[in-house]
This record gives sequence, structure tokens and C-alpha cells, in this order.
Amino acid sequence: MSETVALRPEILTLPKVLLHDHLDGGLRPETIIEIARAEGYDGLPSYDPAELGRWFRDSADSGSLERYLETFDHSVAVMQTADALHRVASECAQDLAADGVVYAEVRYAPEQHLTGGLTLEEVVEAVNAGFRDGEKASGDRIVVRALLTAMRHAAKSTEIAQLVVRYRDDGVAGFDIAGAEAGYPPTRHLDAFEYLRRENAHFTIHAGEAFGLPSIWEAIQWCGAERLGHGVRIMDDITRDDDGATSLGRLASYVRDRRIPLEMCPSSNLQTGAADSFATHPITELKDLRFRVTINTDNRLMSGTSMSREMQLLVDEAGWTTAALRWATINAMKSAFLPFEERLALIEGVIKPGYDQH
Ligand SMILES: O=c1[nH]cnc2c1ncn2[C@H]1C[C@H](O)[C@@H](CO)O1
Ligand SMILES: [Zn+2]
Repeated sequence: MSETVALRPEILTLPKVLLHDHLDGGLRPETIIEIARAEGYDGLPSYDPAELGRWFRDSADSGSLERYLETFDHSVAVMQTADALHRVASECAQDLAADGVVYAEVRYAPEQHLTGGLTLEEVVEAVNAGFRDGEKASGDRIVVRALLTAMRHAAKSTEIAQLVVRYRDDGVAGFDIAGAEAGYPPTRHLDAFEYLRRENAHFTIHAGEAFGLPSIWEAIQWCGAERLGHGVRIMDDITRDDDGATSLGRLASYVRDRRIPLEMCPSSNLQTGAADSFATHPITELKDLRFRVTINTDNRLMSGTSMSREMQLLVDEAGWTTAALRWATINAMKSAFLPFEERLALIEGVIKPGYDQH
């Protein structure tokens, strides 16, 4: 599933926008090993970088979101000090810039980084400083913003939402909930979403990945999500007649009519069982139906992937053209939680000129 793909330079150099990428799902294997050794964490399944990378990919290939999520125990374990968070965030920004990403929203759950004694604020400040460092080290070819995630099985969402508002002018663009979806509907966190709406703050919700339409419906109609993390199961509300004509149910129509962005993550979906192959992944049909589709990595370490790899596989296995990649990239930039003028500047000044060169 996580096959290695020789990336073509013409894909690597395209300007890219990434809205759905987990900080704790994108560490370099060698960094995990170095931090584990330095801090005395002896729980890693391997201390050889290539083998450890393979272990993450193979273990995440589980066919279930719950088992996929178990692999994060090891990455989160080495992200418990300010130095480690700073390093991981800086390397993240540099790796994304090297992949051609010009704007990224990278998410993580501050509540998962407290076992070394940091406060929530210290976690956010260490990650922010790391992103700034990584941007600079990349020659300012990338802009990175953080999304703060609350874990849906836990009870910290209001506290995390307050943290988003506190840091909204300082590197934090929005809020998210993640974790096991079945049994943990987004309405459990309604207080947090209502608070954010009163504060005019932005949020996305992981919905329609491991659970279907009710989760998407709650996320949009009860909670007010601006974007959907994955949302791939919106396909359950789209039917194809014998003569090939498609018809959209009320919810699918609403999502398309309102231009609600879908943060789609093809490789991740193959691993958790939400989709069967790149060739048949719903992202292509949803693109053809003109939903506001975006292309994302989710967890680069667990999927052995990158934006270039996701894009190249869509080209090679699902018939995407460069024009379609450009369309999805502009969709993503329009959907970012960045002020309008900054979005426009990146579209007109970076993305369109970048594509014009291809
Ligand atoms: O695809 C996902 N669905 C739900 N939760 C996820 C996914 N990828 C990562 N997470 C969880 C595990 C991480 O520890 C947490 C914060 O990044 O978010
Ligand atoms: Zn995710």
C-alpha cells in the first residue's frame, strides 16, 4: 500500500498547499531515534531508521483507524520537551518546503505533549518557534500555521479552543478534533465549537472517515465546521443510476452548494480501510462532480508519503492532469484559515506563477 514512488521533478517543483497534516504523524525516523536515545525512551520497535520507517508504514496498514492510531504512541513519546517539539516542528517546515509546499496548516494535540511537565502554552510556543525556525531555514519559501487539535475521546476541547483564540495572532490558525471517530460524535464537543463561533475563530473537524454520514451531518449542521477532515464518506449520499447519471442526497448537495472544503487524504484512507485504491478513491469522482476537493498527506510518516507522492499517484493511477492539480491547489489556498488578503497574495503571487512555468 505504501509503495515507494520515484518522484518526478515536474511534480516536486509544483507549488502546493497542505491543509491536513499531523505534526506527530510526520517525524523523520532518524529524529525519533535520536530523541529517544537522548531522553532514554526505550520503547521503540527499532533503532534503525529504515526499519523504523517501515514499521510505522506496516503497522499503520491495519485496515482500522483505531489500530492505525496506536502507532502515534511512539511519535508522541518523543515530543514531550520544548527542545524536541521545536526540532520536530522546524524539520516539518523544512521537509514540506523541500516538497514544494508553499503554505501548510499543520495540526497536533497540545494535550498529548504534557507528560514531560510542559504547560499547554509552553507546548504551543515551542512548536510555533520551531515553525518560524523551519520557515527561515527554508529561505522563507513556505508559510506554516498551526491548528490545535483536541482529542475527541478526551474532555479538553474547551481548554484547547481557548488556546486557539489566545494564539490566533501568533501562528495558530484554527482548531480541530481528531482521534477514534466511532462512538465519539463531534457534538460531544459542542461547547468548544459554540465558543469558537462566538469568537469568530476557525475550525475543521475530522468527520466521515471511519464513520459515515451522521458524523458529517453533525460536524456541519450542529457544530458549524468550516471544513471537513477527510469527509470521504460523503460518497454514501451520492448514488449512480444504471445509466451512469449521479444524484446527490440533501447532505451531499449542501456540502457542494456551500463549497465546504474536503481535506482528502488518499494514502491514509487506503491504510484505515476508508478506500480501496488510488484508482478508485472517491477524490476523483468528487473532483469531477466539482466538490471543493483538496489533496493532503494526513500522516507522512505512517503513510510513507508526501504531497508530491499523493499528487503523482493521482496523475498516474487516477488520470489527474496538471490543470486538475492546479485547481485543487487553488481550492486549498481559498479554503485556508489565513486572512483573505494573505490567501490572495499566495494565489496570485506564488501558486499561479508557479503553475504557469509548467
Ligand atoms: O486520520 C486521522 N483520523 C483521526 N485522528 C487522527 C488521524 N491522524 C492522526 N490522528 C490523531 C492521532 C494524533 O496523535 C492526533 C493529533 O495529531 O490526531
Ligand atoms: Zn487527520
